[in-house]
Amino acid sequence: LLLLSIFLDNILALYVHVGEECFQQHGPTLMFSNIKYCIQERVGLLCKKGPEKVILKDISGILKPGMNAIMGPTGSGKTSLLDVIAGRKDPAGLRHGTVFVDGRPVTNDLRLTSAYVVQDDVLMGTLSVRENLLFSANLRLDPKNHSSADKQSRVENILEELGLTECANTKIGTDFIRGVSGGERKRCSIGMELITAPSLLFLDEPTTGLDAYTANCIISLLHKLSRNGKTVIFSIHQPRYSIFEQFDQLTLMHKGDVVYAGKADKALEYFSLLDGNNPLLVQFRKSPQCQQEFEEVEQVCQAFEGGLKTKGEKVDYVTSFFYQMRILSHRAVLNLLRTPQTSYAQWALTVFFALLVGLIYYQIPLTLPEGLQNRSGAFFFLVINVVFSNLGAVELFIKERSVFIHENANGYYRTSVYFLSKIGADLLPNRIVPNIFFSAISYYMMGLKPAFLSFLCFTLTMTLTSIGAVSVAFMVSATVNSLAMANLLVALPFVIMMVFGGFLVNLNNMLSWLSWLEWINPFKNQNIRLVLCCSIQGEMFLQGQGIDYSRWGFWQNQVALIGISSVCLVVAYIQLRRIKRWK
Ligand SMILES: Nc1ncnc2c1ncn2[C@@H]1O[C@H](COP(=O)(O)OP(=O)(O)OP(=O)(O)O)[C@@H](O)[C@H]1O
Repeated sequence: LLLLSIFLDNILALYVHVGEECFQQHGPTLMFSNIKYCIQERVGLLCKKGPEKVILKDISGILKPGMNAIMGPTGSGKTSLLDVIAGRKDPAGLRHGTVFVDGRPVTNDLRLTSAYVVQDDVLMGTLSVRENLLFSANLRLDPKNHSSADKQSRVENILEELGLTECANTKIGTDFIRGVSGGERKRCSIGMELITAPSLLFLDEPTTGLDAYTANCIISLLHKLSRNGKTVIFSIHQPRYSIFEQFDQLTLMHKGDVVYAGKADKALEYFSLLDGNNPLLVQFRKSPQCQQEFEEVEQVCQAFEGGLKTKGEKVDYVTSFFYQMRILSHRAVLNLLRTPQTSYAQWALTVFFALLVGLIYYQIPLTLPEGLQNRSGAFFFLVINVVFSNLGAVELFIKERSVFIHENANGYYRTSVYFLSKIGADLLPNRIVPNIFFSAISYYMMGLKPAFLSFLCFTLTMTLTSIGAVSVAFMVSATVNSLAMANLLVALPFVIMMVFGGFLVNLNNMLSWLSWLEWINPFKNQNIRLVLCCSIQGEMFLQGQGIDYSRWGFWQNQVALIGISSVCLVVAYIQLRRIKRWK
């Protein structure tokens, strides 16, 4: 009897082993119940609210450990279903429905505890594959539980597991740098998510844009991961048979409905037995497998009835503000050093214009009236230069927008940390230091007041004017997502401010009701013209223009410039926070 029981045990174990296709470890089971998702259509030129479009129609299903493919024709709702169950879709459109993981309802916090690989890889192109993975490890693994060596070894393991060892030190690639191949990029994106060892992995069309061989490699990799304790759920468009063969479960969508859900290898048989006179959906709803699935989902729902709307525990960042600041500043500096083209251009422009203005107004004579006229013209030219040469700052938040949205939505770092690290890495090397050089070259070439204090006043004003202009550009950059739009929005106020800057229109005599503009206008830094006061005529000139050239008059203007910059930077930060993280 004993021998017989051992024999039966072995047979049973073998059966389970073969039946589950060598699962070494089981991932979680995900259920979704009665999901209805709508979008508000906008019509007409004024984008008035139109009718609601239902894109997921009361659908339920079970996604089991292994490879779960969501398929369907274009526009059928594959990506929407994936996004809703992964907690990535705007909850405003969710009319009702619940997602359960291992029988427990989950909220949008699932997005911080699961992994989601987006369709368009969002990686920092200037960093190598290894550096990108380390970035993810540094920000997403709790430093209290994971030492630096631990993070390093996790990165090395992932590199090996994903077959990325050979290209580990190759940069991902940017417009200027030729980087890794498409397949390596995709594997690196998957690796970024595997760092936290999540048991649930969502992927939006992981094979789109890849050749047949690479697509096969990616699916084989996912298959391998699914056998090691991960539930892999992905949307996919027209897979080849060799890819389809590797799916365990298939959910087939059509116009927002599920028309098949079950084992992938039974799908062909199921469809071949269908009655051609009845719609697919009706036949699926009547099928025993659908009934069984509904019952299973219903049981789980009933167990949590009443508690379905409970909010999950708030998931916080695993790293502190200052730690995130260190990691992000390091990346921002690396980025700057590895794409020096923009900085080179900024420096070249600075030196060129400093020399140009210096040569045009070289050692301005003190004779009247040309002395005053030339000085006045020189300051106008200087301010135009300082303001317009910083227009390039509008790309700051636009260029990396998708990377920021992805990383921030996935809980890598706080918005404030990203904002401060970007501003810091841009202001100092690209604005403040070049501006000091610009001021020094132009000031001494023009032969203005020799007193060093006057030069310091001049440099301070020029620098604050530059920061004021850059802050306006940052504010626009955080508000819009297209460079063309940003250029338009930033150039327009600058031109208007230039007109009312006190150089072209004397606001005291004409349009005095607009005199308040001076306090929100980076051009209105008449205090530079304090340097004009090289003689009694200079002071008279300023007096004639209604400019307060006292010490307080000078600081008043500096405070106004600091005010402009602060307000614009605060608005830029608020705008960054308001960027939609939902899909
Ligand atoms: N945020 C949104 N705003 C407007 N329409 C949306 C939005 N999200 C989804 N839709 C619409 O819902 C429908 C389903 O979109 P979804 O992206 O889920 O389809 P899909 O099956 O993944 O298609 P594809 O294979 O082409 O990516 C489409 O008609 C799409 O236009």
